[in-house]
Amino acid sequence: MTDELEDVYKYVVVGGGIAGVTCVETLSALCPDERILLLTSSNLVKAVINYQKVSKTLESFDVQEKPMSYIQNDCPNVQVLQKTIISLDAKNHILRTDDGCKFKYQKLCICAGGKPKLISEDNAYVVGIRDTESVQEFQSRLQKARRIIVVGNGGIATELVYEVEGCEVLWAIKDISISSTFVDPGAAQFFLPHLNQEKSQDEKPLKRLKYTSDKEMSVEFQKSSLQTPGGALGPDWSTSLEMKGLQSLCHCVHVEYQVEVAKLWSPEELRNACKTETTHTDLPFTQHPGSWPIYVELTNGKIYGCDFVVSATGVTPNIEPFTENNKFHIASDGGLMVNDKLQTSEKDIYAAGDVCTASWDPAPHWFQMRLWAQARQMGAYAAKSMLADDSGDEIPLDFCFELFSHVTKFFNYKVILLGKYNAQGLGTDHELLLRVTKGKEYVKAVIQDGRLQGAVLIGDTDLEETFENLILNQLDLTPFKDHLLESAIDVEDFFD
Ligand SMILES: Cc1cc2nc3c(=O)[nH]c(=O)nc-3n(C[C@H](O)[C@H](O)[C@H](O)COP(=O)(O)OP(=O)(O)OC[C@H]3O[C@@H](n4cnc5c(N)ncnc54)[C@H](O)[C@@H]3O)c2cc1C
Ligand SMILES: NC(=O)C1=CN([C@@H]2O[C@H](COP(=O)(O)OP(=O)(O)OC[C@H]3O[C@@H](n4cnc5c(N)ncnc54)[C@H](OP(=O)(O)O)[C@@H]3O)[C@@H](O)[C@H]2O)C=CC1
Repeated sequence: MTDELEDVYKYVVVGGGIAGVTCVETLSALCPDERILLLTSSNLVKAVINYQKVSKTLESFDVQEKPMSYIQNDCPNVQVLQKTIISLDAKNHILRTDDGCKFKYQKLCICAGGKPKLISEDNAYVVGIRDTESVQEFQSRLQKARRIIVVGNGGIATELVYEVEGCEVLWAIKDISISSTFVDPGAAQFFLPHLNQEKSQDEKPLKRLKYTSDKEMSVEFQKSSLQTPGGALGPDWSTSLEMKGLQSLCHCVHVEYQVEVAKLWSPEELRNACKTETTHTDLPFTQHPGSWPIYVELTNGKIYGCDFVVSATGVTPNIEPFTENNKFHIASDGGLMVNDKLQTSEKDIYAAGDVCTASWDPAPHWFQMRLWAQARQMGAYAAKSMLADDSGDEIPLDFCFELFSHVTKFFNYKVILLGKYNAQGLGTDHELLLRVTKGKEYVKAVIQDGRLQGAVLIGDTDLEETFENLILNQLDLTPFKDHLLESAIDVEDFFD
């Protein structure tokens, strides 16, 4: 152990996830002669591969975990060290690590990501999913499971209930429809038939652990990940993994709508309280009364037993190591507040990705969601902003913050979300235009004052570029509105 000051760096970035890696790569490209340090808990870092710009704001890419040497090979002025930060002295610009080292920075960017926000932190039968280690833990528990309960109605829950096979799944959601973080009740209705449907052969890709690229790395990773938090998983994590339970059934999902978890019971507690498990003769579930290690009481009074609970209930930003004795402004969602330069309230400290909360007055069609693309965009923009501050240049807010856009896959459908896709913040005086072809596509346009404010595009609609342009240029659609979604019409013809 040493308490010596290790070294002084011009730029220090904390976190080997997509935000941190993009930040150091951008810094290195823009100032190849400066000393840059990346500190990260995990011994693997996230790399963006197969990057494709789908349109002005939509981007798609794959993510791979790579050894730290990958960055040093590509960016020779970046040093990468596997260290966990335990404290920050913002006044004196010093970071302390768990092995007693100290690092002095001129400018710091915190990209420490987040961790699952669990419904219970101290129950061994409640698991969260974040990194490769947690997903491995989930897989190994699932192999021995007959029934699981998934709580939450966002990205992880939506992907899990579709992928899990050989195990009964009870999906407990707060809302009136499934997948409400991403889609409206109409789109949920479109997805619903796929919940319990057996997948066709082309929906069953080769299942493998995609986040390690070779055998050697995989072993190295398993050792390290048991001790330290890794970066968040990302696109394709669920489709590339075997998620099979103990039973010989395909999909068996039952949704409990408009409920939360009222209480978690152990078998003894349940017995002592003279409560019993809900009998569910109307459900496809098999009965194993009294034989579960955990029981979940829902706010509708029903009690279900299961082998374990997956708490897919969102993300808490990883801010603890940085906040003690410092004066960061913290947002209500627990993130480090950043302005439109990604500066925190502490001098010379920036933040990007899941750890931060965008606290500037956003463009009308942009908002923050904790997603890969935003982590990448923020990492790159934070780097440019750090350099601009040094050179005294003014940089405009990056164009990517003009329009919210997300491309993903749910229930094996391509899903594209643009702008205020769920009419977020639009009040009641907006209208929705819909085009639905059962099993094929779902198109929703959100219109206010005759102008397109957002869209949900499910299936291969080929409308993304046109709709993106219509949101960005706010063209008055009043004359064409009634024909906007007619499938026989090429929307672009209106604007020629
Ligand atoms: C299961 C799952 C599936 C997802 N699927 C998608 C998807 O399909 N599409 C999508 O857009 N987004 C998806 N996301 C969200 C996306 O993965 C995140 O928004 C993104 O990865 C955040 O990147 P980040 O760099 O901010 O944080 P992270 O990836 O969490 O990286 C944080 C880094 O900081 C390090 N760190 C943390 N604390 C310390 C410390 N004290 N000292 C040093 N280092 C530290 C960690 O080791 C890690 O390397 C998914 C997330 C999860 C959990
Ligand atoms: N394909 C994709 O784009 C994917 C993206 N992700 C991202 O990964 C991160 C983690 O995913 P996930 O955990 O699903 O987070 P999300 O933020 O996507 O969803 C969390 C869900 O849990 C609900 N919730 C929160 N607290 C409770 C509670 N106490 N009881 C019941 N429900 C609750 C939320 O409801 P409410 O909003 O009403 O609070 C919301 O429906 C997110 O940033 C997500 O965007 C993950 C997987 C796939």
